[in-house]
Amino acid sequence: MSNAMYNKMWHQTQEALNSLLDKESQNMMESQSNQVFIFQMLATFYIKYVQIFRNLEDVYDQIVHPQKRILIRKILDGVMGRVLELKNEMVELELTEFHYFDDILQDLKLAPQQLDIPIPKYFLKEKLEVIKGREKILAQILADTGLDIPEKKYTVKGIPLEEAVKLIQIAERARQGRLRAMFMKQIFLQEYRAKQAKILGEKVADVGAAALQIQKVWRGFHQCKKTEKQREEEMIFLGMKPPPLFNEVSATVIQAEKVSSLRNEVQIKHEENYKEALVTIKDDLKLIEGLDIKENLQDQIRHWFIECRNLTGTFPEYPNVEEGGSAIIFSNKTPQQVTEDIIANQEEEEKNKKKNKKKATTSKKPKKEKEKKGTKEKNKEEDEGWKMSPSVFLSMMEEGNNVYKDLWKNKDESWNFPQDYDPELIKQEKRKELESEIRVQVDELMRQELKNLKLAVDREKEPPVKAAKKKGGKKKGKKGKKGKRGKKDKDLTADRTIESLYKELVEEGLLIQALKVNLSDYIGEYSYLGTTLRQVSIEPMPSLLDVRQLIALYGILPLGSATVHEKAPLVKSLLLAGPSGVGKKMLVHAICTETGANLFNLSAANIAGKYPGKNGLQMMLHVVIKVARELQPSVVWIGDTEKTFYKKVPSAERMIEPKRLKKQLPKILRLLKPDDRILIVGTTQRPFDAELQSFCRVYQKIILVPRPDYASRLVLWRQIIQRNGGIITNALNISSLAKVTDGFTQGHIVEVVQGVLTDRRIRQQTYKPLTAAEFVTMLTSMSPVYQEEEDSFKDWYAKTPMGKKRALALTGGDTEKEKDKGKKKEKKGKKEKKK
Ligand SMILES: Nc1ncnc2c1ncn2[C@@H]1O[C@H](COP(=O)(O)OP(=O)(O)OP(=O)(O)O)[C@@H](O)[C@H]1O
Repeated sequence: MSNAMYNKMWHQTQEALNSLLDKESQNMMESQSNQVFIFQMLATFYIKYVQIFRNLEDVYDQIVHPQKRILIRKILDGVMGRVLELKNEMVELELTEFHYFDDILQDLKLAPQQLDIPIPKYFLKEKLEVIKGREKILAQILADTGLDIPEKKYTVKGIPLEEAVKLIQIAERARQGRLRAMFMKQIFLQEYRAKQAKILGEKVADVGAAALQIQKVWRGFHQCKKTEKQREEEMIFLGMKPPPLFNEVSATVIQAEKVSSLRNEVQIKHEENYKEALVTIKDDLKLIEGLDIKENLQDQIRHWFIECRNLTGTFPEYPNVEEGGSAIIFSNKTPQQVTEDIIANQEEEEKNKKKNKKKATTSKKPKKEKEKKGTKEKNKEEDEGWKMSPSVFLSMMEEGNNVYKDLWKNKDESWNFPQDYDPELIKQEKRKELESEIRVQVDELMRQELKNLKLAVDREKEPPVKAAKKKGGKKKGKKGKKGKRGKKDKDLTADRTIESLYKELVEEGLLIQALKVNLSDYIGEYSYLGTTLRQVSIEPMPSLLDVRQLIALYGILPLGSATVHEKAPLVKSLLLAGPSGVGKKMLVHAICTETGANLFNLSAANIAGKYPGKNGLQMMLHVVIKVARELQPSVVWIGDTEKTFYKKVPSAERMIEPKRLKKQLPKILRLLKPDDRILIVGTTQRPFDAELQSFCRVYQKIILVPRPDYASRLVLWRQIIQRNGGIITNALNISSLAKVTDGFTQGHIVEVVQGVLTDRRIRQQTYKPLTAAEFVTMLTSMSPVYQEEEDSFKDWYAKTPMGKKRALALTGGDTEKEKDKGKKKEKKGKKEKKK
């Protein structure tokens, strides 16, 4: 697409964002009490923000104007954060991680695909070189240590010469045998035909009857083909089958891809030009306008000296550096206002000092009062109903939106066809920068001038230098703080470089190479009946794509964007629980691939015997967290994490000390700050074996990964067969296959498909199409996930804090609340009557 198209898209998206921000600001004020209404409102906002997010992501990826990109990036981060905030609100309201929007989607005329959370391409693009470099180093270390030997399916074994000769002989004899058999067959057929000719030769050949026979066969065959074709066309016409070139990538799409990669090149070029221009334009401005600015400033300040003296009889005090120098005087204020301000400030400071003293003497009382106030406020909130919690990202988006309206909305860009940087905007920005730089120099000069003036005119002595004292005092304070901090986080490896620690972790097998899988490779289908089922009080099973969305929201977006991680509701740890083969590990690898994160493996089996002892363990965790923090984003994966929290360690596993990490994990979580982009992900097949309390304390978010439902199995079978080289024909009834494989997981499906589709079978497909029976035969030896197992996961989840809360809300909680409300209303009514 063209520059004009992307610009148009941006303007449209900004319009949509603008109206959404207006609605949000209205809603912030109102309080609501109807839960259904609140959820509908939140969900609508969420869906609309996701649409804006999708468009902005596209625009940011393709627009080539460097200054527009800076603004779009800011808004994009804001929108991402807001989406996360709204999700958090919905979770707190509904007490479940999964939400279904099918009814709202219908109202908004959107397809479920439009709810997919996009993964901004800038996550990887901006760090491409760093990631590649790191991958190279990792591969090098693995090669040096011999840890990189890939798992080979078929190991090649050498065989003795005699055996090899025998094998070749067997193959050669078989070939000769086949040839001989073919000759014999031909001879036999020749003889047979000759015999037949002899028998028939006696009869008189009826040419007419023969022609009729041939015609009959040909017409039958011809009509058969024709009917088949007509049936196919009818199916396509009815929409029961896709048209023949439906799955083919069209030439236009290929062309579009080429254009977008070209645009990326232009983007990089414009970015470089812009960075150069920032330096050159500033230098030019300094040369051309620097002197003028300096003289203007000096004149202004001199004028202020004289005005002040004329009005007050004395020369003013020059604002010191910390206050901002002369800049504060000329922020649209008259000199008198400034002096009044200074006097007012001094008075306020004195008042504050007095107040603080009073507070210090009566420090015990306010605590209780505060507590009381707190409870009162809570009660008030409950009475008033639900209100949207304050947002960090709204102001960020509004700021961006205002800049858009002021600068870009009505900007005439007819001169800027290639969409390169706008020098005028840089000049405006740099002029301000230059002015503040020059102002510092001018302030120095003018301070001296004022001193001289005071000496000459008022014959004043030099005032004591306050600033210097203040500075000294502050510095001391800061030093004290730093000292304390230093003591707290002792660096056990201060003498070592990050590179050496990185190498050590790779050699120990704690830092591993993430598999290259994208989140989009996690196949599944949407759940189309979520809301309908909930309306009839049936809790729907989440679909695979719901899980995928949660991974994008909780794992990928915060890890990819530093701003989002810092300000959005923080998720430090994530638990993926589900039966074997539902793709838990795949999701962990996908998080790493999409964000370019390092992957640390702290599974109980992997750390067994490494860094022994208490000190060793501390050292290991210190090194892991240090490297993870320095080379962020990072994912710390704990596979089979229930082992770390075993209620009772099985005797067979006692040797590997599975519970080593148990006490350390909460400590690590406490150490992680919002600016550390580190995510702890645990995966488990048997969460019920773990001690619930400590388990749930460590894992902030718990995601149950379900086995695939019918719709998901249908797409899984189709896509996995195609990915492995299979061709889907009418002979392969995928629907029945999906139906009879209820209970089997993705892992089973992958295994079966890979087992059936050998190289030989793939080659045979042209004359022997695939059938469902082939796959089913292989499945018979595998055991599916039984209903009981699935129920045990559900039961376990109901015992987690979130599950408990939801159960309470669904059964007793709601009715109790309503009763309370009813009572309150009655009381109110009585009071009013009395009045
Ligand atoms: N939604 C999916 N789409 C495509 N492939 C999938 C999907 N889910 C899982 N797979 C594939 O299934 C196989 C098993 O997945 P994985 O090992 O991640 O499961 P797991 O839940 O971690 O299993 P376990 O609990 O036994 O360790 C992998 O080859 C993975 O690529």
